[in-house]
Amino acid sequence: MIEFCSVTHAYGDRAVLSDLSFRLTERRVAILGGNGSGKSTLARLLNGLLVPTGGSVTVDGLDTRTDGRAVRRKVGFVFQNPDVQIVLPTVEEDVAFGLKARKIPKEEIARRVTAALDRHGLARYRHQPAHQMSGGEKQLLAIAGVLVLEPDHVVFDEPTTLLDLRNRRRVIETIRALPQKAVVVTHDLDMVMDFDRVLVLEDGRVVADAPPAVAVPAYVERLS
Ligand SMILES: Nc1ncnc2c1ncn2[C@@H]1O[C@H](COP(=O)(O)OP(=O)(O)OP(=O)(O)O)[C@@H](O)[C@H]1O
Repeated sequence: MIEFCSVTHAYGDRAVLSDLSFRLTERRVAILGGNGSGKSTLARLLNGLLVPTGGSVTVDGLDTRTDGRAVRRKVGFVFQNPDVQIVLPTVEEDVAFGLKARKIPKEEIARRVTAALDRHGLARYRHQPAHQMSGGEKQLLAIAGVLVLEPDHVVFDEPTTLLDLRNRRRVIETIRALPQKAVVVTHDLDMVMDFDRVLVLEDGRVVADAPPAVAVPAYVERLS
């Protein structure tokens, strides 16, 4: 369970999240909100990439301020821009990177990398340079690199923005089938309709917190 307790966040003297308190216990949670409403900031607080300037964030009882490393192992994070996540020259090496860092035996790394590349439709790119892939292919690679580590929770920051229809569907199916809990920041309203819970942010505050059938129309209404 991820818990926000009176969380505020400011960049310098600019407050972007104000007094957020909630517990995320559901399998699929979406974060909606307009540009600049604080969604990415909230997402980064979920796995300790950022620590709150006020209040606390805990993941399965671990405080992101004091147990950041353990939290980052528990919570995988798929960035909006895959270029910040892709670190090694070839696709295969990139997917293997996190597993190597965890000192997993070679044979198991090979097995898990093969399975991840197959699952995400990347097998034919295995030995290719990652930087030559298209934006959408890189997005899939970044997702594969996070999921291969089998984190307990996964945070996705706008996972479908770069994707064509086919790959958007692939990512939606991947998220749907994940055994772990997922929190997804998105502008893709169709994707969230079968989620368990939707939080809507406006100016750094939660203005709706409900199942999608209630929260999505409320969000659309607020936009118009
Ligand atoms: N590192 C930073 N330093 C200063 N201000 C920042 C920083 N990161 C974000 N901000 C500001 O904080 C506010 C919230 O940004 P955030 O990226 O969390 O919003 P968002 O809802 O994810 O937006 P979008 O939908 O456009 O991606 C914005 O006004 C942004 O300019």
